[in-house]
Amino acid sequence: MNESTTINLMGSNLYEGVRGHAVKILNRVDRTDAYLDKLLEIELKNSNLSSLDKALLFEIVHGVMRWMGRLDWILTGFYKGQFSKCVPNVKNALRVALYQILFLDKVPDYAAVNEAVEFVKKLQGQKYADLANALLRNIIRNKDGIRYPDPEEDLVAYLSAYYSHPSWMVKRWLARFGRENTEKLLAANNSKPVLALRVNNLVTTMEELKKLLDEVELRYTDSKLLPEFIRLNNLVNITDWKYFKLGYFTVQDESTGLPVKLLKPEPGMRVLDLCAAPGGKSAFIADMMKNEGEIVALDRFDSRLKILEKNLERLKVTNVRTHAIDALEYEDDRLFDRVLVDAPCSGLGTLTKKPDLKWKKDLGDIRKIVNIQYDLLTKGASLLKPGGSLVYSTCTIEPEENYELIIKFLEKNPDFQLEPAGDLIAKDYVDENGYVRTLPHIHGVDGSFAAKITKIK
Ligand SMILES: C[S@@+](CC[C@H](N)C(=O)[O-])C[C@H]1O[C@@H](n2cnc3c(N)ncnc32)[C@H](O)[C@@H]1O
Repeated sequence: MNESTTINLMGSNLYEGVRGHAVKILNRVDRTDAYLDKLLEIELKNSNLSSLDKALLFEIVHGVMRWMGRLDWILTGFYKGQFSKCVPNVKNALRVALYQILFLDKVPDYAAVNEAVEFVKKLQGQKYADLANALLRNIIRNKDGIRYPDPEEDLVAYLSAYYSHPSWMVKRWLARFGRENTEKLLAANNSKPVLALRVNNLVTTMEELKKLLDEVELRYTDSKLLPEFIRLNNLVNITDWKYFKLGYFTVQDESTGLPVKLLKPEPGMRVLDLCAAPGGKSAFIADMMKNEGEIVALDRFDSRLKILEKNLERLKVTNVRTHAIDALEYEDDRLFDRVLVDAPCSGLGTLTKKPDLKWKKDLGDIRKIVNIQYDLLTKGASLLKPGGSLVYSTCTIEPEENYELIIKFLEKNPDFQLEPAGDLIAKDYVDENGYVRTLPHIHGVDGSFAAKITKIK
């Protein structure tokens, strides 16, 4: 065995058990550009944890990310020295332990502390273990008297710490929504995500899907947004179910169905999906087209298109042609009846599912992505037939990435006009200007936006 294998083996042994894996993932979220979902997926694939432990690992890493602002506020208050400068292993072990103490009833406080202390001792030695032990026990003793910034003195600091969001986000939402609605939005972002399914009418019907769910006693509720969707009442590992593998349904947020309904693709049409992977919307478009006509699905990443192809195969979609290409470089001799530009975006509407985005994104990211979004919109519009329609959609609630961009486009392109969404989408999800928009605290789904424009001539 050479030296590097020894170190490697030691490395993998050190991060044992659910908490060990959790700290390893959180260290990587801190240190790299990688997103939580991807890191968790890799870790789960390479671990031999039981399914119960995998569920606990999922819960802990998402919980720590969701509540990191509040956890760090408390740890900073109790830590002697600068908590932000603490060794990553210790910092994340403390976050994991405190999350369990404050938010998980099923783990007794003493167990959370002991696990963290043993772990820190193994990785960083006795001195840090003693520190972790004293700190966590002190917090437990004072758990009911934790003080947050005074909202009368500094509302942004209070909301940031209490609701665990970065202050730049809180500031811009306060200016837009006011205090009451901002608090509701922050609280909604911190809630656990809803698990929603879209029935695949290419394979089955909603009636049959409900019957199958009844047979395995999975409870569900009808979607308020769209008849093709239902919500499961509990978070379960539904992708292991036989009928998922048979393509009876997809797992996707209800808000993702709205842009497709707005696009109104019909059998026999030619449709361009400019930013298609992993294919949630392409599959719904194919379903509405009854697999008749053609969908051209582009994505700049071949690896993501492979996932789309696998998804579409499972769903028995047969009318999609894929191209791995930067959409800005795509050319076609024939124009399209419909174009969907489901643009890459900051994703700030999806914080229930992706809490790490809160800490990974900043204002600069929004400013940067707006130019790409505008170019993609312009490219999509150039490939549209006269009389054809384009839907531009995102999963963010930020105006620069949404309606501001549409207004700018329409000002510069008089051959296009806005089609108000009210004829196709229920009025609860359409704003006063005819845009589709959902907000987590109002509609109970991801925040999203969609606008439809038509080429007049
Ligand atoms: C919001 S996601 C699309 C989600 C997809 N429409 C669905 O419903 O599953 C945005 C996608 O755009 C792709 N993308 C980003 N820039 C692109 C570009 N210049 N050309 C083509 N695809 C791009 C990303 O790789 C990503 O897969």
